[in-house]
Amino acid sequence: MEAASIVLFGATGDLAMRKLYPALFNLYMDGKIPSTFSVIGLGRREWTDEYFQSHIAKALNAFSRRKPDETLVREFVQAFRYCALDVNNSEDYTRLKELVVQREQQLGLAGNRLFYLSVGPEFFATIAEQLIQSGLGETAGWKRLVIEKPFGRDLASARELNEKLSHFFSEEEVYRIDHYLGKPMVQNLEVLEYSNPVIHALWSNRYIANVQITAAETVGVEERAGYYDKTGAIRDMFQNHMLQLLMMTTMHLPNPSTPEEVRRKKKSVLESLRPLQPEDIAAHVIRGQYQEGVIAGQAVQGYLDEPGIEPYSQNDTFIAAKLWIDNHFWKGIPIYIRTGKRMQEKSTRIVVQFKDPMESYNDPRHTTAEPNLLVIEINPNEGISLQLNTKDADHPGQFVPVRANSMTHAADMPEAYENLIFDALRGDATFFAHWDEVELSWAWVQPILEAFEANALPLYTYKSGSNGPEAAHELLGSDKWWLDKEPEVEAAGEKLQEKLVQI
Ligand SMILES: NC(=O)C1=CN([C@@H]2O[C@H](COP(=O)(O)OP(=O)(O)OC[C@H]3O[C@@H](n4cnc5c(N)ncnc54)[C@H](OP(=O)(O)O)[C@@H]3O)[C@@H](O)[C@H]2O)C=CC1
Ligand SMILES: O=C1O[C@H](COP(=O)(O)O)[C@@H](O)[C@H](O)[C@H]1O
Repeated sequence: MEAASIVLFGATGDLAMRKLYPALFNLYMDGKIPSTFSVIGLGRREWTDEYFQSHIAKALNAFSRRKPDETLVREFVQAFRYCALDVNNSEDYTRLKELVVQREQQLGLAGNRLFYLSVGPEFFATIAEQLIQSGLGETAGWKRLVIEKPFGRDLASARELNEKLSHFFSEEEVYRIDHYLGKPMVQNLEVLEYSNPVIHALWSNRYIANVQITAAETVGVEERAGYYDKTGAIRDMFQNHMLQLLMMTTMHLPNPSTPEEVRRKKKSVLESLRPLQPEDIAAHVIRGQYQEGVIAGQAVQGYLDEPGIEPYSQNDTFIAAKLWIDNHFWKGIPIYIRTGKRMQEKSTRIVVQFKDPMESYNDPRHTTAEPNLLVIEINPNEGISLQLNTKDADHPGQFVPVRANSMTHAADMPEAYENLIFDALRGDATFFAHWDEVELSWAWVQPILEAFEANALPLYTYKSGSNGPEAAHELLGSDKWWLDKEPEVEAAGEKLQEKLVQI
């Protein structure tokens, strides 16, 4: 990998502290970034280099997935310098340029520059423009712009932002982070399909009955009320992470494939996604908002009682949708997607339900088979399991499901940001969100945003600690969401009843 300078906007912020410094440190420990590198951190706060370096050391102690070795940390932070800068002030960019060039000369770097924008999206266009006008974009090496989500808040604003950025950086130079694409198991999906003939052969509507993609969280809105109450689950999770998971699961790639091929195939999935007409939305989309409840034995408050939330907020903290991909591979197969906060457990997973085994096993005595399920666990654990049927030794003529499992604890794997920063430094854009995908995703959700804004859909409530509103289960008709655990309150209630019977 070529040595580079990282110019980090938002270096004093939360994301940098919790994710970016630990990711860089882990890459450093694994020898995945060159031993000579430069990071220049930016923010309005008047920090010294020493203060900045001690801030990073503290962040590593608090948030690194591996216990940091003190000597390595001391070595690592030597690469960091701080420069106070207001994104709107052009003179600050002149000082920044001097520092970048000075560090490049000191360290013998060839002028490759990665500009990482870990700041609010309202600053993206201004920063891109200032980088070019200040001459920071003119360099003997490459230049790349890494930007965080959200990329717009609807189709029109995303297009406007992209138009502005495109004056200063080409599409090949823009790396839009969607951290779900950095998760090891998501990066593994492509390999899983084409390196396993067993899966590859079954990966279509011929054998699959439905695909279910879930991202359930137990956390609530936390300290992000100001952002979340204007964003909701649809913009925060669905338009980006969930549709990316859908594309990654359903695209069919040739082997081997290029980043360009991945991009083309993902785009083609979204182009085949059946658009929702306003009159169809209610039958395909369920929105919900959490009420008080119990999670991990703790009582938690409802969304409307969270600090900073508007008292009559109609914001969605849950969304479930039924989608159809009208292409040769997936026509006729429903894809179910749901995501929500304050749900029963933290689980991001993909479940592929195969067609009814009785269709192929035509013996009327055998009536009890469960469907085959391929389960891909993404977070917090990573793993793959396959549910198969075997003969039930105790009940002649019946089947029992068995699971073949492989599980890894996610803490042992590289974090999403490690993978993504590594790829951005190498110039591999495979696991970044390309403009085509972002635009098509916004285009698909736009009628739903409008229906939400017009209050044209019911807003169902659900208890914290549950699996979402009942309507999200009804959405599936005769299908069901697989692997949901019993809500705690009900489970506790059931136990109580059992006890009473025994007494
Ligand atoms: N935190 C998270 O978990 C996630 C965050 N994101 C995205 O990452 C980005 C950063 O988020 P986060 O770190 O949480 O935000 P914070 O509010 O914690 O940090 C914002 C950063 O922006 C800097 N900043 C604000 N205004 C200016 C300005 N006028 N000039 C220069 N710097 C400025 C602040 O520095 P200072 O105060 O010193 O000026 C600070 O470093 C956002 O786009 C967010 O949506 C995405 C996914 C998850
Ligand atoms: O982007 C976001 O993702 C997190 C969930 O990420 P995960 O890696 O823990 O699954 C979510 O909590 C947050 O609201 C959203 O902005």
